[in-house]
This record gives sequence, structure tokens and C-alpha cells, in this order.
Amino acid sequence: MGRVIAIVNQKGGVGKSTTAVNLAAYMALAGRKVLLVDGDPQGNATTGVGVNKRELEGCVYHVLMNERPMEAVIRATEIAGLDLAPATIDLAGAEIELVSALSREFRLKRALEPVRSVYDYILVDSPPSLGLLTLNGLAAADEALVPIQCEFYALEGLSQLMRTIEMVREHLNPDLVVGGVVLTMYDARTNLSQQVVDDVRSFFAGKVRVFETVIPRNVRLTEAPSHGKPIALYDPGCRGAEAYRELAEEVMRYEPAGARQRAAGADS
Ligand SMILES: Nc1ncnc2c1ncn2[C@@H]1O[C@H](COP(=O)(O)OP(=O)(O)OP(=O)(O)O)[C@@H](O)[C@H]1O
Repeated sequence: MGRVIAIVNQKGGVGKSTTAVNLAAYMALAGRKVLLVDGDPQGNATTGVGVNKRELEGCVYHVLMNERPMEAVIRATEIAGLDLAPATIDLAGAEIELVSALSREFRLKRALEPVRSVYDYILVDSPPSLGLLTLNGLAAADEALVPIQCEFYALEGLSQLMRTIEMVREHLNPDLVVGGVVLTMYDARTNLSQQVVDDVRSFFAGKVRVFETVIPRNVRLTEAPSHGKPIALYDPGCRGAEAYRELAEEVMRYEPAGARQRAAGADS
């Protein structure tokens, strides 16, 4: 059964899509079968793996609206073993159209059920909000992975995010765990970046895992999406690539207890 990881943070521009794309790419390059679900109407994860949004006939919007099965929108990517469930701006409509729909928070979870056994990992990118799209990701997930940008307001909003995850656990998905926090856009030249790393580690100490791997600010990571390539294909030797490869190894090595129990239950 594929381990479902929702990449969430209601703050914009913290590196959710960059993390989703590059983690998924390195997991696939390590021989795993991976599905990247673009749950953000901006479609940055879709563009980031080289899929042209204008050529798409169906996307995650149609899946959430029960118009198409997940299998019908999944596409292969340039990396063997990495598939994509794409998003276009249409997905923005789902946030509104689902408000009065039945089982509105469980649409993604249900849609993933027939394909879960095909994949080792299913990574869900989320929009910068705590609306229905993010809730669908969290309700479907075994674990949440939270990217945090090394900048001045890094800790702002984190308590609210943790409360939301707790609420999802109580009402929608009792098995959900916070798989980990990943620090992004670290700039070794500034004291501020190191200060944020220290603050975030002490904020979560003893409660939530903060991954050892810290993602550096690296211009090659910014350039890669405009070429429609994960960093592993665009510039595999750069520091950003090295960091995401290490992060993928760390995530694959570490499996939170909740996720393990749930997978075992499903297999038995
Ligand atoms: N480590 C990094 N170094 C340099 N640039 C980065 C890094 N990570 C992300 N970026 C750039 O920062 C911007 C925001 O990143 P990204 O789109 O991954 O964030 P996001 O949290 O998904 O954003 P949104 O909330 O809008 O969906 C993008 O232009 C991306 O290329």
C-alpha cells in the first residue's frame, strides 16, 4: 500500500511544490513507484515535471468532482516510475463547488483507493490555504510533511497549522501523523537562517521530527521549473539537487509509527 504524504503549509511560497516535485523525483530515481498529485490550482507541480497544462483533458478537478476516475487523469513523466495527477486552474473551482457536496473532505481519499496498491509513495502538493483542497490532502494522507522557509516569520502560522492537523485527526483521519518538518531556502550567509533553524528545532523538540537535511537557497532550484524539469534532470550536481536527494533518502528511511500501523492493517 502506497504511503500517502500531504505536503502542507498555509503560507505561500515556502517550497511546497519544489519539495513535492523533487522528493517525488528522487524517490522514483531510487527505484520506487511514485504518484505526484497536484492539489494546487496554480499547477506548479504539474509544470515542474514538464506537463503542459494546455494539453490536458482532465485533471484533479474532474476527479474531485467525481467526473473522472483517478486512473483516467494520471500521466507518466520523463522520469521512469514517476507519475503525475495534474492540476490546472480549473481546480480552483473545486474549492467552491465542493462546499455543499457530500463527503466533500473525502473525495481525494476515495479517488486514491483504487491506485494506492500500485504505488510505494503518493505525494500530494497543497495550495497555500487551509481550505477544502488542503483538507482533502490531509484526510487522504498517512502523514503530513511541512516545509518551512528559513525567513523572519517562519514560526508564524505554525500553531494554527498544527491545530488544523489535530482537528483533521479528531474528525476526519485519526491515523494522520506529522511525518516531519523540512527547512527550506536556507542561506548560509545569513545569521537569520541559522536562527530560524534553531528556533524551529526548539519549537518542535520532542513533538515533531525536524528532518536533518536542510534545503539550501539555490538558484538552480528556482530555474528548474521553467524548464519543466525536476532538479535531478536539470542540474543533478548542484547543492539543491544533493539536498533533495538526501531528503528523499531520509523520508524513505523514516516511517512514522501511525503510517506503519495503517499500512499493516490494510495489508492484513
Ligand atoms: N531552495 C530553494 N532555493 C531557491 N528558490 C526556491 C527554493 N525553493 C523554492 N524556491 C522558489 O521559491 C518560489 C516558491 O516555491 P514553491 O512554489 O515551491 O513554494 P509553494 O509553497 O509551493 O508556493 P505556493 O504556496 O504559492 O504554492 C518558487 O519560485 C521556487 O522556484
